[in-house]
Amino acid sequence: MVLVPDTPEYKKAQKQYLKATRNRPVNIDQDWTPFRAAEKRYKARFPPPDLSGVLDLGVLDERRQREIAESGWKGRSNLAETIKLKTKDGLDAYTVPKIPGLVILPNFLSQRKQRNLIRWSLARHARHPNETNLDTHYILPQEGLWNAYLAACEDSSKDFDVQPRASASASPASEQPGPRQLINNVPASPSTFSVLSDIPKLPAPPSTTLLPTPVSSLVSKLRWANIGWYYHWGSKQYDFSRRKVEVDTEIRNVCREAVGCIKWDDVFGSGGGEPRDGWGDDNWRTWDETYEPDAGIVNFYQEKDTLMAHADRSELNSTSPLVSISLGLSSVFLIGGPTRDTEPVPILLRSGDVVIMSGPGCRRAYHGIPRVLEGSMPWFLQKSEFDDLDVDGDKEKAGEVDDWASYQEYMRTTRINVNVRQVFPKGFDPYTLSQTSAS
Ligand SMILES: O=C(O)CCC(=O)C(=O)O
Ligand SMILES: [Fe+2]
Repeated sequence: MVLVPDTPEYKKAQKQYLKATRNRPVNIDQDWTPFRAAEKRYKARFPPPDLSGVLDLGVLDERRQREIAESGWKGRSNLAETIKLKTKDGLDAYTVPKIPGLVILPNFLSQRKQRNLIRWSLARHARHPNETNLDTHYILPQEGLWNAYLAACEDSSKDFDVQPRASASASPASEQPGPRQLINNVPASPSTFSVLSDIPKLPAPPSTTLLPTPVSSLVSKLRWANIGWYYHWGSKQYDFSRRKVEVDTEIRNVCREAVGCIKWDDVFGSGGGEPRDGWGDDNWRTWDETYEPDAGIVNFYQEKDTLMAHADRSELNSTSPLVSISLGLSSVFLIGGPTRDTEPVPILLRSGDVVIMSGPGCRRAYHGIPRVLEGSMPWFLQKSEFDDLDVDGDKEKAGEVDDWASYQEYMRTTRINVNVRQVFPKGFDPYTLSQTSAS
């Protein structure tokens, strides 16, 4: 919830702020890039950030008035930098001319679909064989951490300690001595593919200082779960020596639906000419046949988590749509240009919004999440809003209501982002390619 002046919460935040900034140099911000300055602005806890410069397309939608009023966070829709389009099904989509290839689909997912995708992210996806941030350090339960947690919620005697991978007495032999190496992330492309594939991708060493931890405490430490091709965080490259996990049809279908409903000529076309610089052979005109998601990540943000400015450039295909789905708490999303020197556009993303990043002007633009907006879980993720439904005879509704209390409690402080990419052109098999080029 937004801090209200003269309340004890406000005064506490003010005190903390004054303490934290007491010794700050006066010109601390003079060397910040425009992207860094924007991150600082929206990240600030005190005073709460002013969202009047944040593009908020949700406010244009009558159906969202309740969730917006209840959350207290609101930007502006009339920042003159958007163009409204219609999708093939007549839904509203928006582009931002400053960032060609960026498409925003506010409220693209129904409330039911959002709940299903939250379930999918936690119960079906964040588990073996998909890697999560916790797998490096813990031996996670076979049924998946979240499913073990649901069992523990129902019967607290089922909560158990998850064992760390390395025991506290193990010698940290695999850890490299000395300072952490800076990773130079070479942008992937067909011409750098072989070199990047050959870089050794050692597994990250498990921490040797962790203690056995109950399932119920570990759930809030979940930060990401891999989709499709395995991403190697140490080298910031995909590890093609590991067979990819097929992208689940549930998420593949949502992404294909989002990309398939856009009239791409309205986004990129300019009088039927040929695509200009930056486009590969594969351009928007063929996406109906060539778009095929094969990698990605599900991000789990807790209220104070941020995602620093970065460009996603590990995919060989630098123009194919990246589909980004927001669920749970709202957030401020910043997206700029090819370096941090471009002033980013701040966009308020709410549960159910979908963003597509595509084309040479957007797919590799710097972006990040400086702020998750606390207290913004929409009403329709509350069990009380749908457990008075007549569930008799409707198995789907009954299933939805059953254990939702645990989802609701988790989502009250969580934003989930499902971020799906296309590494290779459709049908391309890196194994066949390396065999062909080696012979
Ligand atoms: O959380 C988001 O909306 C963006 C996530 C993102 O940029 C990423 O996973 O690369
Ligand atoms: Fe990203």
